[in-house]
Amino acid sequence: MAGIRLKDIHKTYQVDGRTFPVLNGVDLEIPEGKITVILGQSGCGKTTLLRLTGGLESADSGEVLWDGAHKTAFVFQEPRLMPWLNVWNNIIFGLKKNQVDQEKIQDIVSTVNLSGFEKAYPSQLSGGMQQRAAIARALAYEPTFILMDEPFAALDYFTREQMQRELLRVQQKEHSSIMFVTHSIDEALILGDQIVMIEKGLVKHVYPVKAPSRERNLLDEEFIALKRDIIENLNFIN
Ligand SMILES: Nc1ncnc2c1ncn2[C@@H]1O[C@H](COP(=O)(O)OP(=O)(O)OP(=O)(O)O)[C@@H](O)[C@H]1O
Repeated sequence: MAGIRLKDIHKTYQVDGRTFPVLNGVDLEIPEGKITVILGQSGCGKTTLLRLTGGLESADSGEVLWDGAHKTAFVFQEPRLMPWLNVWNNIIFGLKKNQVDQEKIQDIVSTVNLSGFEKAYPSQLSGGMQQRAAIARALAYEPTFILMDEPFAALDYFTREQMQRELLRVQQKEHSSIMFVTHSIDEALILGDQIVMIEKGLVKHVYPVKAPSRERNLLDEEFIALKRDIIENLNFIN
């Protein structure tokens, strides 16, 4: 499998001299060219898993195995744009001067529907537009994997739906490999090629989703049944 393999990942945090186990032996395969959604309740360890996968943190034990050379880009809940740079300069911020291919960047700007806003500053953009600029910045870096940590959580319902559709369009165009953290079951069902349910620091279940993402209707029986299965499995009541 080309992609990422997580093997028996353990992670604890120390707070005030006390030890808190967060990940308790995570085994997972994350294929390339697909969207893997990490789903679970608040505090179950989703962000920690994403940060460990991307090398922002290290595990106490276990291995993160990448298939070949890799480049990762992150998109967080907040767009984290530089307020003093316009959209264009934010997008090319992480690139060396000789890496800036004007035509390619223009193409990315158009892919995320920001054509005409290249010279706008973050304060002149809506939340959704800012997040699109953050996605464009990630794409400009030409990553082998994009790691996204609840990137749409701060957006209103309508903008969030629109952003999900746009992300699918971008992913299909670029064949991007994405690890996407969310605690929204609907978002997982709309985006995921595989949905990984995390509970108590372990992979509780992996749901493959066969239906092509552009044809998904969450009101179809298949998705209602899958949602019910996920809800029952999540043990909300316990
Ligand atoms: N740097 C840290 N130091 C100490 N504890 C931490 C640290 N980062 C995370 N934790 C703890 O680890 C646990 C898992 O946190 P994590 O952010 O991975 O969960 P999550 O599933 O992403 O939650 P949410 O959906 O609320 O963002 C939490 O109990 C949190 O308090």
